[in-house]
Amino acid sequence: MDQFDLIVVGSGPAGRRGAIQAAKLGKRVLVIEQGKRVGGVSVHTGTIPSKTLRETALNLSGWRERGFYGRAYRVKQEISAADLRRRLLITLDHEVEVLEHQFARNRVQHMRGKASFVDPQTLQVVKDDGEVLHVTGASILLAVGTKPFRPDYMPFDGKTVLDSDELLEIEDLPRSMVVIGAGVIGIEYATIFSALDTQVTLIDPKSTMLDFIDKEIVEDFIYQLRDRNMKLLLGQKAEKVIRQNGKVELLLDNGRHIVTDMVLFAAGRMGATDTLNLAAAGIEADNRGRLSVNPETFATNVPHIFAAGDVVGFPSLASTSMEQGRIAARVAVGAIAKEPPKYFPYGIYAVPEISTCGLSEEEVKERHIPYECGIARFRETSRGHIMGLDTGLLKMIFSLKTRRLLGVHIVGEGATELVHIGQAVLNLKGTVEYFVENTFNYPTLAEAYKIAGLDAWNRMGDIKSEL
Ligand SMILES: Cc1cc2nc3c(=O)[nH]c(=O)nc-3n(C[C@H](O)[C@H](O)[C@H](O)COP(=O)(O)OP(=O)(O)OC[C@H]3O[C@@H](n4cnc5c(N)ncnc54)[C@H](O)[C@@H]3O)c2cc1C
Ligand SMILES: NC(=O)c1ccc[n+]([C@@H]2O[C@H](COP(=O)([O-])OP(=O)(O)OC[C@H]3O[C@@H](n4cnc5c(N)ncnc54)[C@H](O)[C@@H]3O)[C@@H](O)[C@H]2O)c1
Repeated sequence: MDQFDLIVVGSGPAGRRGAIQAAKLGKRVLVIEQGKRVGGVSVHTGTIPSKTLRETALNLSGWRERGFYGRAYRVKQEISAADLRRRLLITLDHEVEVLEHQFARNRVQHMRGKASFVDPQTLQVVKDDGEVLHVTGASILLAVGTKPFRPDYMPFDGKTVLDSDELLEIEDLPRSMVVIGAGVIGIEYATIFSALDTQVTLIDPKSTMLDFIDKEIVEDFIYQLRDRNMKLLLGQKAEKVIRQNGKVELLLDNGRHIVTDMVLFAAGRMGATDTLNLAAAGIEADNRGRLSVNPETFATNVPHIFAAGDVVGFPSLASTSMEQGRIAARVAVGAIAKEPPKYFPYGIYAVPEISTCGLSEEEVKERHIPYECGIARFRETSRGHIMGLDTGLLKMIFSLKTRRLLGVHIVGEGATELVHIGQAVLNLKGTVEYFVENTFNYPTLAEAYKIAGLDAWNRMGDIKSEL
């Protein structure tokens, strides 16, 4: 039986970073991946495909130029599902190639097959041809991620009623679409299809959405969606979903009736732990298949078994999963692992983008911190005019006592890139003076930081409040 210092189950962001980190420390590492190619949900059905689809949709539809040329403007008149898929396949091939090369360079072994526990140290791997192997590891990192939540009452057929994995395989673009679930996945896809001029209706049983984002930003975002004719049915539930003659009929709990070409069901994801035979290792998952870990070491209740990435729950991001995997691997092989800085950015690649780092205004109020906000609209920047932007908002929150930046929140073009300026100032404990005293490139959207900084400073004055 083959023995390893670390066995990693899953080759998504957490598994990949963990494996390479342990290999860099000179350890013998094996990655077991059940998928045809390495990369995980992130590369094959999640982050990379959805972001490639978004970029292709915005390019082909001419979305970014519509501020100048009007809503009817299109770069390509007839956009097909094949147009969207072509670019997707090229991007995915690049991602897999880079990852395989990283594994090879760092002498990380990888094996294709489905892993499950035989005992706390031993995993059985079932290969596609039925061959069964056993491997042992001094430590094991479970980076198995999640899969879409697919309740029995939803009549999935992969064509007209789909989950977010199946959406990548569609043959024709729908003229109308209902998205069930106004979480990050539902919102991203709803707005991407709306940019392709699909008539989109977004339904969620909750009466609010994106509750972890600053309210003012969400309100601005919702205004933009409604302004372009997207239907938002919040606080409403689809009670019946029936497939009929190539269409889908929905009956909502308030009696409303909708007929649509396609339904995307995006109501959350489940930890992919059901086939791991966790009982043989002495570990238990919760009712959503998630594992609990020590938040500093990522160790499970069994000290040599670690878990990282989406399988441990919030924030369930590729970016944070990578860091968790790296920390878990360091602890697993006995190296020092520093906790990551407190504030990480959250990026929602909707159309328009939202990105945020630090405390929201609601959180600042809850903590009773005296504060002041500074706001800039992209249309106030010269770069915004050049780009034809009439929307986009950057908001910063500062403490009146320490003058330190507490949170940065952005909705609009480039938000997911711009947020890193605010993140750096936050983690380096910078104050409003950073934005007032520093020179920013001109013309840039980053100039919005200067404008928002001055906006707050004008109201704060230049003294520390004693409140
Ligand atoms: C549509 C969508 C869009 C997203 N967009 C973003 C985004 O823009 N930014 C962002 O930061 N995050 C995004 N995410 C989240 C991101 O994809 C995840 O946070 C990330 O993939 C989690 O990484 P992971 O390493 O935990 O596992 P995953 O990427 O889920 O990979 C787990 C791997 O483990 C394998 N596996 C599972 N069980 C076994 C087993 N028993 N044996 C062998 N192999 C097994 C699976 O086949 C899979 O390849 C998105 C997710 C989705 C679904
Ligand atoms: N840009 C990004 O970083 C990004 C993009 C996509 C996904 N992700 C990650 O993927 C994870 C999963 O995203 P998600 O959007 O699937 O889940 P989610 O849990 O964020 O949202 C699910 C939504 O579905 C609704 N819902 C729940 N049960 C329902 C039901 N039975 N019927 C109808 N609606 C129901 C909920 O009210 C909620 O609004 C998230 O945690 C997110 O962090 C991140």
